[in-house]
Amino acid sequence: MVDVVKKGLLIILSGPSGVGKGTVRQELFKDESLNLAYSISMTTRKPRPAETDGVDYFFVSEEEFKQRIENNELLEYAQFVGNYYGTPKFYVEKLLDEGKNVVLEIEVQGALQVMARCPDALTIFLVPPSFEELERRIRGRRTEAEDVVRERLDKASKEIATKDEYKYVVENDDVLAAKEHIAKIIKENS
Ligand SMILES: Nc1nc2c(ncn2[C@@H]2O[C@H](COP(=O)(O)OP(=O)(O)O)[C@@H](O)[C@H]2O)c(=O)[nH]1
Ligand SMILES: Nc1ncnc2c1ncn2[C@@H]1O[C@H](COP(=O)(O)OP(=O)(O)O)[C@@H](O)[C@H]1O
Repeated sequence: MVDVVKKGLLIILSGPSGVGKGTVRQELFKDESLNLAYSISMTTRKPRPAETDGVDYFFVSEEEFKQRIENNELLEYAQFVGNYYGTPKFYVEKLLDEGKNVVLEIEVQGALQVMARCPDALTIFLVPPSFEELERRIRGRRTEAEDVVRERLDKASKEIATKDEYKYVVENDDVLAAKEHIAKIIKENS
């Protein structure tokens, strides 16, 4: 008998900068029953002190990024507050074929591109309990200069306005509650 592996789910996790996508994702990945794999994005942003190339992102020059676009190697890409971000296609396809549920943690413009190409994708938008709390979180992280924080907050209101394009909207008030909510959604759709 031939072993046919059921293709995994493509999961898009979006939400404004600082809402807690990375934090909630780390909790989700502790739950092995969810069978998750993370799609490592490519970016022209400079690495933060705690970030590692090939783990958090593939950090590349603008020239290299444009070459990847040219070669049609990206599933989607977008510019976000002065930098390029994109999803390498090859690993996503390979992981889905292996039956993994693949998580793309991406911003709204890229998410809309994936929704158009993959209508079956499970799309989740994380919202903060309030805009004031979002501001507290993004500033509290201390990873961006003040002008970049302002640009990201300005972008955040526009991004939150698109939340109804997503199949699910989840509030990240408490990290573990948000993790549980998303885990339930993934299980219902697996
Ligand atoms: N379109 C797209 N957006 C991405 C990708 N990777 C990350 N992003 C998004 O780009 C935005 C900025 O990311 P980053 O500079 O790491 O800031 P952070 O998400 O606030 O830690 C966030 O909304 C990310 O989810 C990608 O491959 N494609
Ligand atoms: N539910 C929460 N309550 C309080 N602080 C949170 C919560 N979720 C995340 N944070 C904090 O907010 C900041 C931004 O979270 P992060 O995961 O980096 O966001 P994102 O990946 O969406 O940019 C971090 O300092 C993180 O510890």
